Amino acid sequence: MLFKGGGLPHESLALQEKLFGAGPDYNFMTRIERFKNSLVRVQHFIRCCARYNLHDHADKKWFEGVAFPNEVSVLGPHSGMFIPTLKEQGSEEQIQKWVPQAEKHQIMGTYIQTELGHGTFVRGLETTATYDPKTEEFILNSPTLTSIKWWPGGLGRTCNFGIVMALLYIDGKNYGMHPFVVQLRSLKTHEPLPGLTMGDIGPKFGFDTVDNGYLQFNHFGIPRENMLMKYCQVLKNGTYTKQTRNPKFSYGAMIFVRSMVVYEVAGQGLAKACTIAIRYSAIRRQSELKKSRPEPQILDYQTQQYKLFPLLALAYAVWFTGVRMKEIYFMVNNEIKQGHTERLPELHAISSGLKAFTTSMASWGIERCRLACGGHGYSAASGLPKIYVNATGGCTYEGENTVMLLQCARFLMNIYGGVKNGRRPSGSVNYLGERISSRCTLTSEFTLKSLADAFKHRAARMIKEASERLNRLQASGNDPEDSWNLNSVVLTKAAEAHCHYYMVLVFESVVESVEDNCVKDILRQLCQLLALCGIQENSGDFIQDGFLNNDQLELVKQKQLSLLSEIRPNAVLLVDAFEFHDVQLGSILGRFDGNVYENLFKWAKKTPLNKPEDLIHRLLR
Ligand SMILES: CCCCCCCCC/C=C/C(=O)SCCNC(=O)CCNC(=O)[C@H](O)C(C)(C)COP(=O)(O)OP(=O)(O)OC[C@H]1O[C@@H](n2cnc3c(N)ncnc32)[C@H](O)[C@@H]1OP(=O)(O)O
Ligand SMILES: Cc1cc2nc3c(=O)[nH]c(=O)nc-3n(C[C@H](O)[C@H](O)[C@H](O)COP(=O)(O)OP(=O)(O)OC[C@H]3O[C@@H](n4cnc5c(N)ncnc54)[C@H](O)[C@@H]3O)c2cc1C
Repeated sequence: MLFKGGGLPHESLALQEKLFGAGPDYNFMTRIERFKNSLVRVQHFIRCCARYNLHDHADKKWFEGVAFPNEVSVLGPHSGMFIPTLKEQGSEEQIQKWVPQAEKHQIMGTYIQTELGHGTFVRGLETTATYDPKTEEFILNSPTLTSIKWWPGGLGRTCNFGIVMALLYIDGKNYGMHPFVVQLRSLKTHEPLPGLTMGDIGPKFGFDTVDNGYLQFNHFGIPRENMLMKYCQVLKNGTYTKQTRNPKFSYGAMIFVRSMVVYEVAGQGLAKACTIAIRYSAIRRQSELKKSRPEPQILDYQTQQYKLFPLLALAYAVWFTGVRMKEIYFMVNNEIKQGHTERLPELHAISSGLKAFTTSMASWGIERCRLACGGHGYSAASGLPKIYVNATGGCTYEGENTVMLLQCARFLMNIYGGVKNGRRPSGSVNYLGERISSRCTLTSEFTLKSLADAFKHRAARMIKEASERLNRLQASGNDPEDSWNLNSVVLTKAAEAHCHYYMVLVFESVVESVEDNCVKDILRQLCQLLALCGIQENSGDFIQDGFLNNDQLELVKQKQLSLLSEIRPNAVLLVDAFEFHDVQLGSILGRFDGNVYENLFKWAKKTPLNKPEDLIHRLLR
C-alpha cells in the first residue's frame, strides 16, 4: 500500500501536526470548533486523495485514520452508506446519474432511516412516499411528530442529499419500506429546500465532529426516477413491479455497515486502546515489587498483565474476525449480484451477531484499558476517552446490539429446526449438523483444536437448549411471540456463544496459516489466552453439562496465568505490530517514542485554561 507505515505526504502530516499537535488541539476545542475543524480536514482529505491519486480502498482508509483520528467525519455516512446504497440498490441509470457526482463529492449524502419514534423496528417507521401518477412524483411526508427523521449523520448542516427510507404508497396501498434519493439542500445556497425542516439534534456522548440531524417533510415532491429501482420499480402509471421475492434487499445498506464495523470500529478501537495501555504500562514505573529495588514497570505486575494481555489477544481476534467478515460480505454480495441469494440469511445473521458481539467486547475492553492507566488514563491526553466514545456508538447504530443478537438467534433457531428435519447446515453453522460430543478433549497441552472444540460444544449445546426451551414454552400454551420473548435472554446468550466460537475458529485458522514458527508460537499463545479467558469468564457454560470438571477448570486457570509471563516479553512488540502512527493513536501515553512525561507537561501548559488572558484568570486577580 502506498501509505501503510507512514509514507504519508509530508504536507498532510504537517497539517495533522497543525490540526492535532502544534495547532489547536481537538481536546481544547468546543463542539462547534471540532465540527468546523473536521470539515476543514474533510476538504484537505478530498484534495489530497485527488492530488496523490489515492483510489486504493485500504490506502484511503489508512489516510482517513490519520486525517480523522478516532472520529467519524461526514465522509462516514457519505462513503459508508450513501454511495454503497446507490450502488447496491440503484438501477444502472441511477448509478450513472448519482455515483460519479457523489464520488467527486459534488454532492454529499447520508442514509436517512431512523425516526424520533423508531430506530430498531424498521417496519414501524412512519415517513410516507405517496406516488402521484398525475405529476409522476413521490410526495414525501412526515405524518406525525414521531416520524421526524432523527440521527442521520451529516443531516444537521452538511449533506445536501440523502437516501430516505420511507413507506411506499400507491393508490392507498402500502408496499413497505423503500429507498428514495432526495435532494435536501440547494446546491447554490446550501439552504434546505422548501418543504423541509432540518437541523442538528444537539450534543451527544461522542461523535462531536458529525452533525447528526433531524429532517421533517411537509408534502415534499421528488421525481418518480428518484426511487432506487434495482429490485423494484414504479412505472409512470403507478404500476409496481419487483424482481425479487426477498423484501429485505432494501435493508442491504445495514448489512454492509455491520460487516465493516467489526474491523473498522471494534477491531481498530480495541487495538488502539491496547497499544496505548501496553506502551504506557512499559513506561510507567510505580510502587515497589521488591524491597530496596527500583520501582518496576507496571507491566511487570501480574494483575496488570491479567487486565491487558487478554485484551491484546481479543484485539488480535477481533482484527482477524473483522478481516474475515469483510471477505465474506464481498463474496456473498457478489453471489447476490449474480442472482444467488441463498447465503443472504446467513450473511445477515453473522454480520448482525458479530457486529453486536465485537462492539460490546471492544467497548468493555477499551474502558478496561483506560482503568489500567491510572490518572493519566482519565486525561483526554491519553486518547482513551475519545477512542471509547467513538467505538461504543457501534453498540447502538446499525442496529442495537441486543436486537442484532436476536436476529442472529432467529437464524440459528431456523437452522437447528432444519437439522432436526434432516437438512444439512453449511458455512458458519455447519457444526450444528454434527452430533454434540460430550467428551471433552481438553488436555494440559491446550491445543487450539481442542480449545475450539470446547467453544463448539458450548455453542451447540446452548443453541440446542434454546430451541428445546422455545418448544417447551410453546407446548405449555404460550403463543410463538410470547414464547420467543420469554426465551430471549437465553437466545441472546446462544447467539453470543455462536459468535464466540466463530471468533476462536477464525483465530485458530489464522495461526495455522502462519509459516514463520516464531510468529506462529506467539500468535498461538494469544489464541490460547483468548480461549482460556473465554472459558474462565463463562465457566458456567462449560461445566453445566459436565463437559468440563473442576480439575480441568483449575488447569485452565494455571495455564492462563502462566501465559501472562510468557507473553510479557513480546507485549510491546505485539502492539507495535498494529503499526498505528502516533497521529492515528491521538495519545500522549501511547507515543511511539515513549516520551510521555515531557509531552504531558507541554500539553497541559497549552490548555486554554492556562492562557493568561483567560477570563477565570482575570476573575482570580
Ligand atoms: C464502517 C465504519 C462505519 C463508521 C461510521 C458509522 C456511522 C454511523 C452510521 C449509522 C447508521 C445507522 O444506524 S442506519 C440505521 C440502522 N438501523 C438499523 O439497523 C435498524 C435495526 N433493525 C432492523 O434491521 C430490522 O428492524 C430487524 C431488527 C432486522 C427486523 O426487521 P423486520 O421486522 O423487517 O424483519 P423480521 O420480521 O425480524 O425478520 C423477517 C425476516 O427477514 C430477515 N431479515 C431481517 N433483516 C434482514 C436483512 N438486513 N437482510 C436479510 N434478511 C433480513 C430475518 O432474518 C427474517 O428471516 P426469516 O427468519 O427467514 O423469516
Ligand atoms: C452515533 C449514532 C449514529 C447514528 N447514525 C445514524 C444514521 O446515519 N442514519 C440513521 O438512520 N440512523 C442513525 N443512528 C440511529 C441508530 O440506527 C438507532 O439509534 C438504532 O437503530 C437504535 O434505535 P433507537 O435509537 O430507536 O433505539 P430503540 O429501538 O428505541 O431501542 C432502545 C432499546 O430498547 C431495547 N429494544 C428495542 N427493540 C427491542 C427488541 N426487539 N427486543 C429487545 N429489546 C429491544 C434495546 O435495549 C434498545 O437499546 C445513529 C445512532 C447513533 C447512536
